[in-house]
Amino acid sequence: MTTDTTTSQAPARDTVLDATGVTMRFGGLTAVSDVDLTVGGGEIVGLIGPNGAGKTTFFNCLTGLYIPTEGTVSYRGKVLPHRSHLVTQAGIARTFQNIRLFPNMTVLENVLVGRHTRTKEGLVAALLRGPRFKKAERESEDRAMELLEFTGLAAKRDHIARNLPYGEQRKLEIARALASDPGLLLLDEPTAGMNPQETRATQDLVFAIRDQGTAVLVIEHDMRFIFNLCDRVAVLVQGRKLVEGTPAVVQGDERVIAAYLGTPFEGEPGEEELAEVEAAEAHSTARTEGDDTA
Ligand SMILES: Nc1ncnc2c1ncn2[C@@H]1O[C@H](COP(=O)(O)OP(=O)(O)OP(=O)(O)O)[C@@H](O)[C@H]1O
Repeated sequence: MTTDTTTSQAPARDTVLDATGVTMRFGGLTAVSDVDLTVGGGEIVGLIGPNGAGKTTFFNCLTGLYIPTEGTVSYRGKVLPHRSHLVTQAGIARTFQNIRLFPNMTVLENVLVGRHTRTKEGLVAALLRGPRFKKAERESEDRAMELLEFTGLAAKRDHIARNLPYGEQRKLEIARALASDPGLLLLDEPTAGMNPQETRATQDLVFAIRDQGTAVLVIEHDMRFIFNLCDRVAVLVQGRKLVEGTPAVVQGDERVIAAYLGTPFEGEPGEEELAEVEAAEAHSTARTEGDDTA
């Protein structure tokens, strides 16, 4: 059983993801232990915890990369098969902690690869390149371009992926994942290695993805990002779910502070800091005015 569910919220009525009792053992090591998690339509849910807590392993159980030792994972009420391409087809897409683009393909080609689960044209049609195939190809390209516009990469459509700056490679991974038209997007450390502006842009992009109707489950170590972004946050520690709740509940939970957050999260500046800034500004204005009159 999970250690605490008192702070968790009731599952949303239109549950997109429902993971129940997910356990993953590697030999003698239990990486994930009896974890329940739901994601509702229109929700952004965060998954946080110390290094080695089992977050990525849990993602791998959700996406069919691993067959959980125990437990089930359902998407929109249907138990998912343990095959990653079937999970993608069902409606779950993901990005990886380490960027996994096709480095020598163009930006557009990378997105088109992500589109193939949604195209019905078979090998024969592709070889014959008949009108039906060409129409499907055009539609795929239109959709890929829409996604490049959406992620701000349209101007780079013909650039080779490996030549993009790091932040744009991460965006491209998201565009490629969105190409399968997922109902749920899983993001594994989307802001790792980003500067503050790139992190802010990623936050806006995730909100926009949610606003377009895709629910999001995100692993991240950047707590400011997580607490600004998420409707709900679950904390994994040593493979178990320790706490789940709103950002405010999780930030204030003594056990989370002890096991992971350490000192309380510093979000917006406090009253004292604001007063200091105002005093400094007043001081510098007074000096400037003094200079002007001198
Ligand atoms: N394929 C595997 N075989 C054996 N052990 C594994 C495997 N994958 C993960 N583990 C172990 O499972 C535990 C959980 O690892 P996992 O990568 O899921 O943690 P995490 O919370 O994602 O960590 P981080 O924040 O550092 O990415 C670790 O002890 C890890 O060494």
